[in-house]
Amino acid sequence: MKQQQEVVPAIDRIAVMGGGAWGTALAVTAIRAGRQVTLWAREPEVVEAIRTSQTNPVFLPGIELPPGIMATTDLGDAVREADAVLLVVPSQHVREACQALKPHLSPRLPIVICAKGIEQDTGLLLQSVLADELPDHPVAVLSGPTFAHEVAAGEPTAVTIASDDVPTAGESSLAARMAVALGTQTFRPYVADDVTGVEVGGAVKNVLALASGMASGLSFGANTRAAIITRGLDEIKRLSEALGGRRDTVTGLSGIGDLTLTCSSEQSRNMRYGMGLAMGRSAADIFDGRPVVVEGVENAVSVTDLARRLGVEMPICEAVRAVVIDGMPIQEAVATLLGRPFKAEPRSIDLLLPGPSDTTTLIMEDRS
Ligand SMILES: NC(=O)c1ccc[n+]([C@@H]2O[C@H](COP(=O)([O-])OP(=O)(O)OC[C@H]3O[C@@H](n4cnc5c(N)ncnc54)[C@H](O)[C@@H]3O)[C@@H](O)[C@H]2O)c1
Ligand SMILES: O=P(O)(O)OC[C@H](O)CO
Repeated sequence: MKQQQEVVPAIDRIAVMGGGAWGTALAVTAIRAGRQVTLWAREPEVVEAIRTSQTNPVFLPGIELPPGIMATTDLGDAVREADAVLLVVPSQHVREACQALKPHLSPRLPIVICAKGIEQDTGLLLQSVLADELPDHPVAVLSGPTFAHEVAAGEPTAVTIASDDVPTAGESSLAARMAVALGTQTFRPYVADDVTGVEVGGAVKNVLALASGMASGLSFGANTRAAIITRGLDEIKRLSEALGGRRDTVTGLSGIGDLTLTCSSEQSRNMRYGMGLAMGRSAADIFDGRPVVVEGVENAVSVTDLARRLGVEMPICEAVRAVVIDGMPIQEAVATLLGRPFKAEPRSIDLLLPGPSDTTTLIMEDRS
């Protein structure tokens, strides 16, 4: 009888750079998919806890990690044998992380960006940060609606993995190979090639989740949330298209999928932060003094700077920036947003709308 051979994907050994909530959840996912996993964390106590008690109480409390995750604070050790690196540090630290990785990488080792954001100082998407710092390495982006706790708990989740390399005869794209390496019965990757569209969705939804949180904190209900999600999606679409992203990517997991998730659940740190601000809580108080990544704050600047430069209108993101960066009272930001002239939907249709002098000024009811 012919013996069945186990098919080992070309990407078998995975290094995860970042021992936060998402890095740990992805390490768990890769182990479940049968990969060998080494996780690098900055914090020795995270490495110690993973090694000794198979937990990460600092960033992923309440989750028992499966056996097999090797953890280290030595980056060289983490990536030496790897077939691919998952880069899971906050977006504003991706450049620094690439610089730290560079001396340890073997030639053309694939890197998967798992952070969501746009670099503030440069306005660059993270794929461009990698092109600057690690130009010879193939890059993919993993994004979509994924709360780390739910992924680590094994709840069914779907993600997008995108890469724009052209598959050669006999070899699939990097995104497809990563999908095979990470996919399980409960973690289902969809493969894409619009890296820009996928990245823009992930970055902008962080800012829009702050808006949704603020609306909740003001006790606005489902109508307001639906308006933020729908009009926010239009902002994602406009920025994405201006950067060369594909129109239909916004309807996928990295667009409407992640936007809906993050704008609808208090599991989102961005949403919780926006809620807290609207309820008059201080930034330090919202997360009980813990250092928590709220990508939407820095991305409110990077997204709107980029949009202004490209001439793309993003009124909700601008309103969020006015609040979290310029200190505008939230009620005033809401009134400004709602006081704009009425618009057509979709924008491409030519409707005869009243001119600015006919526009009714909307008075916000004071709910403070
Ligand atoms: N938590 C989630 O549910 C989730 C899901 C999808 C994507 N993401 C994205 O993943 C990224 C990381 O988020 P997280 O949830 O893991 O954050 P986290 O707060 O749980 O952990 C952040 C991690 O980054 C590390 N870090 C911070 N600054 C660093 C630096 N300069 N160099 C190296 N490491 C550094 C910290 O030590 C920590 O391990 C963010 O871009 C986030 O948007 C998070
Ligand atoms: O907690 P947030 O707001 O950073 O969102 C986490 C993930 O990006 C959701 O997909």
